[in-house]
Amino acid sequence: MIEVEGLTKSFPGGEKPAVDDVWFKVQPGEVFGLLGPNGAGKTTTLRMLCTVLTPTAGYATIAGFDVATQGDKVREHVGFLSANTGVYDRMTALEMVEYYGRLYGLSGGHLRDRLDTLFHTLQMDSFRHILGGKLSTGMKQKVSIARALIHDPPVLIFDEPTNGLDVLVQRAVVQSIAALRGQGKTILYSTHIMTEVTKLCDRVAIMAHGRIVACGTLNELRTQYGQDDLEEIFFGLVS
Ligand SMILES: Nc1ncnc2c1ncn2[C@@H]1O[C@H](COP(=O)(O)OP(=O)(O)OP(=O)(O)O)[C@@H](O)[C@H]1O
Repeated sequence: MIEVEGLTKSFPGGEKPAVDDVWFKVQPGEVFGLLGPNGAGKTTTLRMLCTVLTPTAGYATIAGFDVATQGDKVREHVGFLSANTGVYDRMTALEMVEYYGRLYGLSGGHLRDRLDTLFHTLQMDSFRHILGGKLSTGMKQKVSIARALIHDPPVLIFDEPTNGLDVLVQRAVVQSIAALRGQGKTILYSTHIMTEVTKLCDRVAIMAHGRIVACGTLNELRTQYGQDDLEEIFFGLVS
């Protein structure tokens, strides 16, 4: 579960907070979408939840652990994936995911089983032994997903994971995330691609200028704003 209460982040010299008093909860088995234009504060919110940034004010927990004071525990329980997560050129796909597994303390048969399961379910077996430098963008993104999942965390945070991917890989990524929801994972998903939101998200929060300006299921938002087209609702709220 993810719980966020009044989370705020100000950067030195910033006129207004980049994230300003944000509240939401995400339950196990739910995909919660964070939707907003460039600069809305999505990445800053996700970085605070992954312990990369320290909040200026407010409180957040991941699987019950406080992001400000229990960083190690939070990192054990969360998998984070961004659009530009790096893949090392000189390691094969398998070596790379295995390396991250070891960093998370996995070893022996347990690590091998996790690798086999992930490579199979993400359809990565055909490029297990190909060096990172020779992988396509889509293959690299699958390696990054496997890397975020290797320690089987209950909470997953995806920051625009399909950026730059062709429609086939984009579809495969969205399907993988839907399958993870089916396994009961708690998933926070930031994007500005509306079709992904309608396909994947159980609830969505629309962010603008650091604040949440609307939050609910897609049907709740449609009813509240008297508009069927989510894109129209989005433009009305953020422009
Ligand atoms: N390290 C930083 N130092 C100063 N300002 C920052 C820093 N990181 C982000 N910001 C500012 O915080 C605001 C929110 O940025 P953020 O990256 O969280 O937005 P976003 O919603 O993720 O946008 P995008 O869709 O472009 O990734 C922006 O005004 C940005 O310039």
